[in-house]
Amino acid sequence: MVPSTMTEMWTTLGSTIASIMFVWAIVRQYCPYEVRYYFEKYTQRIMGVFYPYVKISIHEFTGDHLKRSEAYVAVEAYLSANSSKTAKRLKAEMGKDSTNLVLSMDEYERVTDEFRGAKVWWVASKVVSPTRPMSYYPEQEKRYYRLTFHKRYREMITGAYLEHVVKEGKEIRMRNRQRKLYTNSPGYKWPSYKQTMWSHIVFEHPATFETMALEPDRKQEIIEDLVTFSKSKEFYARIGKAWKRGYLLYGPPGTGKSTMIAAMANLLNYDVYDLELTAVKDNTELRKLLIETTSKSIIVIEDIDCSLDLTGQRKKKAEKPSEDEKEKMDKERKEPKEEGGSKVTLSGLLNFIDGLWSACGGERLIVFTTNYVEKLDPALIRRGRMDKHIELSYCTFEGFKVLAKNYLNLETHPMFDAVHTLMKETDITPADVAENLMPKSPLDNVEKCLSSLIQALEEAKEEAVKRTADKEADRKIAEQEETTSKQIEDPVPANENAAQSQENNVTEKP
Ligand SMILES: Nc1ncnc2c1ncn2[C@@H]1O[C@H](COP(=O)(O)OP(=O)(O)OP(=O)(O)O)[C@@H](O)[C@H]1O
Ligand SMILES: [Mg+2]
Repeated sequence: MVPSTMTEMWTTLGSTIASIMFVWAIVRQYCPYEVRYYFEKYTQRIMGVFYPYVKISIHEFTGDHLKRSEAYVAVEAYLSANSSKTAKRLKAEMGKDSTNLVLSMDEYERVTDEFRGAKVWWVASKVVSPTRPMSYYPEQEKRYYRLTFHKRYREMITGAYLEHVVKEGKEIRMRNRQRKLYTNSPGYKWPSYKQTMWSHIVFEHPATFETMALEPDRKQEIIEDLVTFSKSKEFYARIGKAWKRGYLLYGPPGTGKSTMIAAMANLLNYDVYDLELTAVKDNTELRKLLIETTSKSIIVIEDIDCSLDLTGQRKKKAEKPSEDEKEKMDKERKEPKEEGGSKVTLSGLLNFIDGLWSACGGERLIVFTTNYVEKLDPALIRRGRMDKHIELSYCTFEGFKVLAKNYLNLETHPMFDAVHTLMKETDITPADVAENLMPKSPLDNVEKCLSSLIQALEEAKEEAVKRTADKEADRKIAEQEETTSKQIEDPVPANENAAQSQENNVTEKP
């Protein structure tokens, strides 16, 4: 009997409340503001006593109405990823790269989520603020998400659950965001109102480590190094080091240094800042550029040896300037150089890498590339600044196999043996291999491309043989020239000298 009495009681209460609300909805339109205010205030208080659920609203815009609230944006991403499987009414919008539709829950749709055994409900909603009479502005829609949960889970939901939602939401946004390639344009004077010194385009380089011609174990080592770095936030915080890592990529032209940077960015889902040092006016501007970089990014300085005369500037400073240099310095002080030409110094760059760098939180990689590692100042590339030195060199047979798979979709072929033998005998860059494997017309088949590569390898081999022969000939000529010049200086051979002195000894005898 009790349950049925209870049920009846709840039903009666429910219908009474519903009736009151219905009557109220009609009456409220004609009520003065004060009556409405007090009625709603006290009914909500009474409801609060009996109602066991807690509600949290997350509004799209914060107080200033200018910027979307970070919490809202994170919740939106979290719910888009989690609700598309359960929600019944979804809205579809074009993704950022205009290639796919992104689904998210529609307005007034309700989805359920579960966290550590607790059930919560999310509703996407909005309030429409009415237009004021004579106002030019249209109706304003204020969107918000409302989270509802039982009050017994209050602590867990307001703490761990919301933290989990925001963290996952941010990660989803990071994954789905359109990555950018930033550059600092040379010779452009930035107006003071301009917000940033970097200009950007969408970063869409297709390179991956999978498509890179590199021995598998080296590739694996680099990937592991990068992934470990990206997951080491706590570790870096614990050891008191800024969460950054420097890579120096060096090797001959066309060995994949730039390609590897793109593969790194794609692996870690980072933005790329391509820093053109020669376009940076001075150390101050360099610092400003650094401060404007965002977390999860790779800052790249290509061909660091050519960027500026950074080699040995520190050494020069220590030395006493000569009279000529003093004069030049005085002149420069009196008549400062006109615009153009960068005044970034080696010490400015070193500060860029480690000094200020540590003040900028967040994960960042810095990558230098060079064709001539021996030209660089050791201070610039010492461990701690450039933590990992990676040499990219001529193509190996393993590397060739990756390129053959990429370009010709070929894992093995009888012609591979010839390539293998020739590759052991001569050097060829992956860029040259790639160029030869690329079909030049629709009629080019696998054999044509492989023969083209074999021919290129044979030519390279011949050239190398010729170069060695030329060098040997040059060496012999130099040797001969040295002997001749000695003979000119000292026309009498040594043994003849000895014989002469013996003869003299004999004649001098009494
Ligand atoms: N290791 C590699 N794996 C795959 N492709 C490569 C590799 N190296 C070079 N390539 C190909 O050669 C082209 C040139 O390579 P990349 O620009 O990366 O060379 P680089 O080492 O940066 O040369 P440079 O020193 O002249 O800047 C790339 O577009 C790519 O297609
Ligand atoms: Mg390059």
